[in-house]
Amino acid sequence: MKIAVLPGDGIGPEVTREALKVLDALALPQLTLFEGDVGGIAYKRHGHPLPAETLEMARAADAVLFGAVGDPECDTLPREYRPEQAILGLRSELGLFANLRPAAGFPGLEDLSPLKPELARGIDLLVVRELNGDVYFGDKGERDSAGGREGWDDMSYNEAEVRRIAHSAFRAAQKRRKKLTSVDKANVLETSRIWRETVIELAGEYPDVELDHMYVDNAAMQLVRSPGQFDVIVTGNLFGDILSDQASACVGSIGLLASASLGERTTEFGTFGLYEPIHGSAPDIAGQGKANPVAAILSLAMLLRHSLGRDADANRIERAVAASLSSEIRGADLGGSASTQEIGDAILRHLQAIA
Ligand SMILES: NC(=O)C1=CN([C@@H]2O[C@H](COP(=O)(O)OP(=O)(O)OC[C@H]3O[C@@H](n4cnc5c(N)ncnc54)[C@H](O)[C@@H]3O)[C@@H](O)[C@H]2O)C=CC1
Ligand SMILES: CC(C)CC(=O)C(=O)O
Ligand SMILES: [Mg+2]
Repeated sequence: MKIAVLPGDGIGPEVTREALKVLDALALPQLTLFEGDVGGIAYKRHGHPLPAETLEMARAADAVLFGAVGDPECDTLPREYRPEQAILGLRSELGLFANLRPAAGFPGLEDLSPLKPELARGIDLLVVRELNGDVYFGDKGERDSAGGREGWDDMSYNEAEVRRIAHSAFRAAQKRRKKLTSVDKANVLETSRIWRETVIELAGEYPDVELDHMYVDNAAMQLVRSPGQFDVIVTGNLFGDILSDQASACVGSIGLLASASLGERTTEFGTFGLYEPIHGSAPDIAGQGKANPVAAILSLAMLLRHSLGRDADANRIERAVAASLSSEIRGADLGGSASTQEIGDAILRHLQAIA
């Protein structure tokens, strides 16, 4: 079993270190780790945010454990050299079109959500975000206009792109509470009209799944008003990016939500994938031991489940995280004072206590 570890920038290495401690404690047989540079650190060391050797390392692995990219010192570089292009490049080069972002309330954290505790307790949803298309990957540029410099970005989805992500979402819903909400802006966007019509065409293949549609502005509102109504949400790259950060705040902190990015490639043990927290490199807290490593540790659990076929280990990690959170060892993002390392150590102790 080969895992490519790409810690990246800012808090990426800090939270990845804690995930690797957990992985080490599992003492998996025949596991080889490879570590590569990605993002701002890769630009500074190799002149490119996604060096060819990093991409090759990711391709050759069964799974990729990713931290985060983003470095304020690189913000003024031409776009192709900016750290964020590395994660976009990995997602598209590796064909990872389905980004699964589960958000569920943790017992004991209800009072830390900005929502009423009874609403926070009811959150158990999965955002299925399309990851290879939309406005992030369209042509873009700058041109002159009567109003001065004008930036433009093409937004598009074709039927094939919508069909493959919708299949992933319908199948995910079949394994959960069988309810799928497709989120778009079909009242004003052509992209969304094709999206909605394509999702509706596919619904006939999944008669056991209840499908509804919601405009993204309403979805953002419903997510804080009554999040318990959602089971699986399927949406495009941009809307999914935003709604999943919002869902994380409803649960308690962006430091809690993990993600799996999957495509069609299978490995000897499962589906090839890239696993990362939903948060970024958090330059405002980097280097201070304040980052919550839970999202990175839960991303490792998703990696074990989806790419390495190790469900029991994944369940064990998830139970250890839940136990640690309810034991009140929490970081600053959850009103506590535990450091990144102390949170990782607490999770390790719980892991060792779980058979
Ligand atoms: N997949 C990736 O690598 C992503 C990269 N980014 C990049 O990260 C950089 C920072 O972006 P932001 O918009 O500030 O988003 P961010 O997610 O890095 O941070 C947003 C806020 O949440 C806090 N936060 C994030 N993760 C946390 C954790 N684990 N524990 C405690 N608090 C945490 C941060 O301190 C900050 O106040 C940018 O360069 C951005 O482009 C942003 C999102 C995803
Ligand atoms: C570079 C961004 C598209 C990353 C991001 O915000 C995300 O994937 O959540
Ligand atoms: Mg994001």
